[in-house]
Amino acid sequence: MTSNTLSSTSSLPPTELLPWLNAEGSLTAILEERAGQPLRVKRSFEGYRSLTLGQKKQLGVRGMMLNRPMLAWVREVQLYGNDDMPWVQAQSIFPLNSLKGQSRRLQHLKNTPIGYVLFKRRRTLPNERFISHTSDGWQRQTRYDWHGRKIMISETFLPAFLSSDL
Ligand SMILES: C=C(O[C@@H]1C=C(C(=O)O)C=C[C@H]1O)C(=O)O
Repeated sequence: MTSNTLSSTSSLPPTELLPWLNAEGSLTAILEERAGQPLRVKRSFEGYRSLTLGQKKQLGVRGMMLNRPMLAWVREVQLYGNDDMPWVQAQSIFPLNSLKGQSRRLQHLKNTPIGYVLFKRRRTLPNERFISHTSDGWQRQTRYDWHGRKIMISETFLPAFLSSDL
């Protein structure tokens, strides 16, 4: 169901973060459980963007398609638990072919967490996960297979999350 890859970093994630980096299913659900209240979503960007070569590769694009421009719907948010500093910085990439039919509502979520839609009917989804350390914090990048389409969701755990009592 899931294969986790840890980037070749010399440092390992803090032990208390491992269950969060490796959690299956909706991150929204377990963040809300930890916060004891609904997650607050603050959008910093939402719209169409042309994917970089790296993003296309992460989505599993291969061959000639890699050299062609590829448009996707991108959403960038900060997720707040129960204090005034954001806990998670997230970017979600939906290639246009994943936004057909019912999935089009993913472009009109406003401040509803994606997890409410993605995991509405299924507790977990097939996925492949990459964990790495970035300048903003430890990040998990998950390529979900959702109704046979690939979507990419990156979540970075920010310092305020680490200083909350995990
Ligand atoms: C993908 C999920 O949704 C969460 C909510 C997001 C949003 O609303 O933009 C983005 C990333 C996730 O942390 C989830 O709950 O696992």
